[in-house]
Amino acid sequence: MDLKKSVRSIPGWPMEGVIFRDLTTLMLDPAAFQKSCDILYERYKASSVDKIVGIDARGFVFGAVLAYKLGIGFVPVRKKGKLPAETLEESYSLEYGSGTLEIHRDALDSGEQVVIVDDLIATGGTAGATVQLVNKLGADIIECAFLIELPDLGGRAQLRNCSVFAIMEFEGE
Ligand SMILES: O=P(O)(O)OC[C@H]1O[C@H](OP(=O)(O)OP(=O)(O)O)[C@H](O)[C@@H]1O
Ligand SMILES: Nc1ncnc2[nH]cnc12
Repeated sequence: MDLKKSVRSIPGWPMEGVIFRDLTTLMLDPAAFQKSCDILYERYKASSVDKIVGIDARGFVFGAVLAYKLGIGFVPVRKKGKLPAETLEESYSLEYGSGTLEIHRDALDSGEQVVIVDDLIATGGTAGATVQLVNKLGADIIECAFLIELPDLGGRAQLRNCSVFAIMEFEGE
């Protein structure tokens, strides 16, 4: 199955110059959705992962499925102002904007092994901020995992000390 065919591309959204890679079409296709989740599960099932860290909002979909399949806990990294208990925060910029992410201070213990999951890496700003938050809590990052990487935007450079895995790549076609 060619998973790339189940991703919808929308030029000029949310702004001129961006080709938006829309995964809602992949999620609507049960075979493609299962296949994506299975690829992630197969990759980490033999690793000693303690927790999955998922990034707001689309990283929650795939990260939560992976945590369920691995039988481990899920930690949401959320856009500022959504987490109710004490948090750490980190600001970032992305392909079409900027923001601040937060994590609960008690979500990870020092030395825990985590996999960070998001749907897509573009400039790497969002994932880079998440890596900073996880590092501040003293947890170790096994890998950052994405469904899609946009290599033209160089996001891996923001994650220099982390292993990066992406199921699919989209160049500026
Ligand atoms: O590599 P970057 O340039 O940082 O871009 C990648 C981020 O952009 C999208 O999220 P968005 O902020 O649009 O939020 P959403 O998941 O809530 O739609 C995507 O889900 C990643 O989190
Ligand atoms: N081109 C893109 N498509 C979907 N999500 C994104 N997040 C940042 N850039 C994106």
